[in-house]
Amino acid sequence: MLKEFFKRYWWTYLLGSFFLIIVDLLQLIVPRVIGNIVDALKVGLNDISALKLSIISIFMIALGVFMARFFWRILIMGSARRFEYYSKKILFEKLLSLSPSFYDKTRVGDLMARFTNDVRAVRMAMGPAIVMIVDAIFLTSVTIIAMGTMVDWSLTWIAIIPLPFLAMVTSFFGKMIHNRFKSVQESFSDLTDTVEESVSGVRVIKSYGIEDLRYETLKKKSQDYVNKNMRLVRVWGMFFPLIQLLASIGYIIATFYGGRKVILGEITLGEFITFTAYLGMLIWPMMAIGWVINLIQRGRASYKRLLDILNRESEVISKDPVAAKKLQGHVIIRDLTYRYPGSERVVLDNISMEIKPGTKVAIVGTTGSGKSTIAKLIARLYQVPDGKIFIDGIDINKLPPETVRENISYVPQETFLFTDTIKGNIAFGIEDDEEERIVKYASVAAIHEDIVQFPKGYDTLVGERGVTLSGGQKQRVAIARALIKETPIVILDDCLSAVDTETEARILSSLVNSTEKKTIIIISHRLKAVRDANVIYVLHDGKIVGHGTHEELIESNELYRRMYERQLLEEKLEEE
Ligand SMILES: Nc1ncnc2c1ncn2[C@@H]1O[C@H](COP(=O)(O)OP(=O)(O)OP(=O)(O)O)[C@@H](O)[C@H]1O
Repeated sequence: MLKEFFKRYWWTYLLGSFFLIIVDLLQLIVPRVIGNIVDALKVGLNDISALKLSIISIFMIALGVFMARFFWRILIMGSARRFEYYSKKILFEKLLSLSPSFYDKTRVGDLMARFTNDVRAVRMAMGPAIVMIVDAIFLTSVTIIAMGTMVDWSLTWIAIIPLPFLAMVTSFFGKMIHNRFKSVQESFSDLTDTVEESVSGVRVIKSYGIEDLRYETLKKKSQDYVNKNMRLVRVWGMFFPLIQLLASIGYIIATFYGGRKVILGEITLGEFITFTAYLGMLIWPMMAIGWVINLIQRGRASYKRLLDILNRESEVISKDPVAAKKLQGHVIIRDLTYRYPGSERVVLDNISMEIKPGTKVAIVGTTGSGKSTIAKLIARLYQVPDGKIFIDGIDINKLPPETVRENISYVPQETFLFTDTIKGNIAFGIEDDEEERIVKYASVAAIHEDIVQFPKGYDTLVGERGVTLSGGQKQRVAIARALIKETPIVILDDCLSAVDTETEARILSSLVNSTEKKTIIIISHRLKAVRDANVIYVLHDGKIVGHGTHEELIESNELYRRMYERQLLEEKLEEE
């Protein structure tokens, strides 16, 4: 990633460093001009125009410094910001390309930390650290040379003795400040998490009457945040006075030996003043050496963490992909035994099924029996071994991702809507947002009537800043979003659980009747809603324990009959 970036933007660093060096050189002139004025005044300067000339030259230098500073900042810091954008972009592209198994194993918080803290650490190493390196190397050497050649070498060597200690102290404190700052940040996010959780879970807190307990937790976390901040304030409090102390030792030495040399007539007063000004100019590059060590170390560690994500490969790969095409929707699963990546547990045990194009197939069974896993594998969210799942006779491993996306609509168990209008959420999977098509599929998903009841209709905002949809409404919006893609295969993974049985059955029958023949795979806990499916597969503990029509299964399958009777009984009890 860095290589490609530098290949494109190396010139900004080169030009930026050039301006930085100009600033450093121009800054060196001012103490010299002042020193000359002092010497001239001392010997009785009576020409005011010479003084004016010196003042004009100082002003011109300041103007030059102003411009050169502006340019290096834009060039170097600007490139570091550009890197931030570039790295976040490719990181995000990578995240979109990775398969669900990656997300099964990665915490969202960890990814967010890489997006924020790690990218920032690398940016710091590519912006401020570069400036510090240039300053540390160039400003230090030219200032020391200027001190030695323009004033006196022996005085220079003595006066700079305390300066390396400045770099050591800065490096030491820099590390300490970083560690303490990190723990302040952790404490802060812990505190905000608690506040956020308490606010969003306020109803649960109140219903359990645990307000006092929550208050105590919050008080403890606030106190911890204050304590950690105090630890940070203490190091900052020590750091700058210590730097000043070390710097003033340099001044004491310079004043003692320099003053002596002025008295003995070895250097002039003006040279002495120039010398002390140069000494002051060395403090910053010395501190820069200390900081830069930490910045580079942190940048390197963070860069490794970014590469760790960028070097991941999606676990779902298409070998010798066939050309993308429109599928009919004939799904065959042959002797499929499946374990999730990194897990030893057999989730599907020797499964075989055939789903003919244009039919409605239901998968039912006990919880955790592997129903959703079958849906996810057909939708190619996880990699399966070769020769196990075929669509239209093509091994699913040969189907390119775009063919899968264009031919399969998968509605997962958990509904997720974006902070957008209802219209935007439904039209999400398609390029255009034709009003008519949106209304058509909202009607199929039995959500149109609900939407027109809202004051802003389809333009109603969903999410925190908009209306709160009920669980069932959210599910139906998600179904409309999947249907609008008009794919030959639709997989509904128990995505109607928050809708009543009648509405579920209505949605399913309007889906069957709505458009051209689709292959519909539906996973449901409610057997009544899928009674009319062409084939129903019954799963238990990863195995298919029966299949057939509803009537056939009632006759022949013990598990299915028991599940169905229990549901009828529950329904009856609810009615009473
Ligand atoms: N990403 C995953 N990694 C590892 N194991 C998983 C993963 N997802 C599901 N499982 C395991 O696979 C088994 C089958 O899960 P699956 O979600 O397919 O069941 P299900 O029949 O759909 O259940 P339910 O009806 O409760 O939704 C479960 O034991 C579950 O713990």
